[in-house]
Amino acid sequence: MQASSSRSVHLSEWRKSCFAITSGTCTAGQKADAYRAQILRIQHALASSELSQVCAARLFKRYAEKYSAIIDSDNVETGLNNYAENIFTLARSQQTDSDKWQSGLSVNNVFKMSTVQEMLQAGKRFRDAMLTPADASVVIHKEAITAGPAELGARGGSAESDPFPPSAPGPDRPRDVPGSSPLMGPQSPQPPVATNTPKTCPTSAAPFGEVVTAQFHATPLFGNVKKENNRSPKASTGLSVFSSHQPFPSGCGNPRERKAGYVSGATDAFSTIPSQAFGGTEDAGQREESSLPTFKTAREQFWADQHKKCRQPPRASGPSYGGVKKSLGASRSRGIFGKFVPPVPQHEGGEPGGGLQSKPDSAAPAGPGHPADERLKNVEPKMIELIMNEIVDHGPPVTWDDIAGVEFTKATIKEVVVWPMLRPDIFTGLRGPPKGILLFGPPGTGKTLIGKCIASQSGATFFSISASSLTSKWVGEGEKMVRALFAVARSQQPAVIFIDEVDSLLSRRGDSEHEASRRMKTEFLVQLDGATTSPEDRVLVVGATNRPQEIDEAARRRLAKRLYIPLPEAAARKQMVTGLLSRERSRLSEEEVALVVQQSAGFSGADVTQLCREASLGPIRSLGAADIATITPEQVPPIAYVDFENAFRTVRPSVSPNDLELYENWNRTFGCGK
Ligand SMILES: Nc1ncnc2c1ncn2[C@@H]1O[C@H](COP(=O)(O)OP(=O)(O)OP(=O)(O)O)[C@@H](O)[C@H]1O
Repeated sequence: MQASSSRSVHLSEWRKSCFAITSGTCTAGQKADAYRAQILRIQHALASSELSQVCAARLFKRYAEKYSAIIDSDNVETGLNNYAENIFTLARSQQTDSDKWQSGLSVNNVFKMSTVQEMLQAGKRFRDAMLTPADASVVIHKEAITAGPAELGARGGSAESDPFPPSAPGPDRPRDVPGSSPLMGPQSPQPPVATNTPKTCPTSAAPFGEVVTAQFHATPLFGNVKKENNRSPKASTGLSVFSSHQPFPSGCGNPRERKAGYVSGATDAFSTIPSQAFGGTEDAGQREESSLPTFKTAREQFWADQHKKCRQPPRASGPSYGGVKKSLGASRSRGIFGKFVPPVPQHEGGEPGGGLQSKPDSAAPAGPGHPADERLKNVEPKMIELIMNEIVDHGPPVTWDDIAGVEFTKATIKEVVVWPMLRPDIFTGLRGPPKGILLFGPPGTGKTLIGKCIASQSGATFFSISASSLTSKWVGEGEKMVRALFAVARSQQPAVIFIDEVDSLLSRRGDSEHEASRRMKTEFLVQLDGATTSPEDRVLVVGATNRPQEIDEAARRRLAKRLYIPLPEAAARKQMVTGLLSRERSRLSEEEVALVVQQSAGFSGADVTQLCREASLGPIRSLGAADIATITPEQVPPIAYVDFENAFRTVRPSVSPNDLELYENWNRTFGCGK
């Protein structure tokens, strides 16, 4: 009870210290500074044993996820690409002379910055969205509050092992600054402003006694908790985290020593902390520490994971195009500003399809922070992440049998695209696959389905994007996005880039055309041409359109295989109707199914699906509201022919005969079908 109330008090304090990363009024630099400030605060709290190690690690992770945009920015001014390094540097030092830390910020000055103050203020408005109670807890050692330095020595925070004994003040010894600890000053009503002299290590309290979870009334972080002993860094349990020899080596030694300490010991300061480091601290969360994931930035994780995957044996090239299944097509509903999802699974063997697919052609990485693949080295990590999250489709695999009809098209695609992707060694030279194909025809005839099927059956990563989103969603960034898309696809080959509504990207160029859109189109044609690719690259562009006549001749030429996807014929409609009904209870006779097929002439595949959905609601509509509330699924009456009769009254074909004629004319002129 007491613990939970302490926790919530503490949580609310942390929330107060949140800052408004989403604020439109703050510059990227301000956000980066505020982020650094926040990290300093956690560091200091950890070093002072005011925050448990588990809690701190969680906060770091949470903040890293939340503020990944600034962490992973390449901008040296505002980005925190070296964040992982800096965080460990900070863990060792509150000074600014580290060669790892370029910002010049320290706990001594960061809270004085007006931008930080502004951000902290702004953060109050966002506090509710920041942390869940599970994210924060605080452990304060009773001795931290009551014990003096003498008692500490007697209890095991022994004076001998203290590298900074009170009796031997020196340049490297942290000074006592009673009442003015930047983070713990009891009388600090404002964000703490350090008065420490340079070379001051974070102060701490006794570690080895009974631990109580106490209320945390800091304003904004560590106020109101009276700590009488804040002089011995050794005494802090948290300090031993950073080195087995020195509790705070880099903060109190010279930068070179700190660097050495970093290299040798800081691979993951937080996940490798021995539990003894926490002395008598019995925070339940600390027992979980061994299972804590190593903290890495999204970018580091990305390359580390790439590295692991590249070591996997290449996928066997089976003779059957159906041999390799890949997860495709999960919802792409997450917006750009949706919850951060790392581009790769956080853990080894993480979610399937949750990140970059294992590809035999992925180049070996150069190491964390360096692009694994030369092809990606000029691509912004942000864009890679966006592409992997928004454009790569991780839905269920689609088989050829899932696509009713279009037999000729399916056979052509297998021959021209799928087999060459599976057996690039055989399909070389003249037999090599085209760089792009065009699927055209009325809406709802299965073009997207075919695109997914190609990717599934060739074991390719499926990148699915609508051209209109390229032109609208990434206004001004379209050209860059196209380049990034192809680069990521090449790094993930074999890959299929499916571009829906390709006409809006490749329509004829006109005088009134916007410069950005013209540049994007040119970039697309360059990429499609393979100017930047090698002949061995297995990246196929599948364009889909309902308006093939609007496509630029230059683009038309590059989409060498142009396949007409017509309205489904009777046999295809029958396959669809029986397939859909087989998943429900129905009692249509063969003759009744034939009638449905006959009456649905002129329907697209999507129309047929809609017809069946509508018919399936018939039995439900025949029930009263009371019945719906109580009956079991088995008691729902089966779908009958009468339900289709009713459905035909509301579902009409979506394609007009005039439109059909246009497609057929275009097919006769430019199509590659029979
Ligand atoms: N040939 C088909 N076989 C099976 N289902 C089909 C077929 N054609 C369409 N469908 C159904 O219609 C839905 C829509 O199909 P799809 O999105 O592939 O059409 P599309 O041609 O890409 O449409 P649009 O041009 O409007 O993007 C599919 O999810 C599927 O349920």
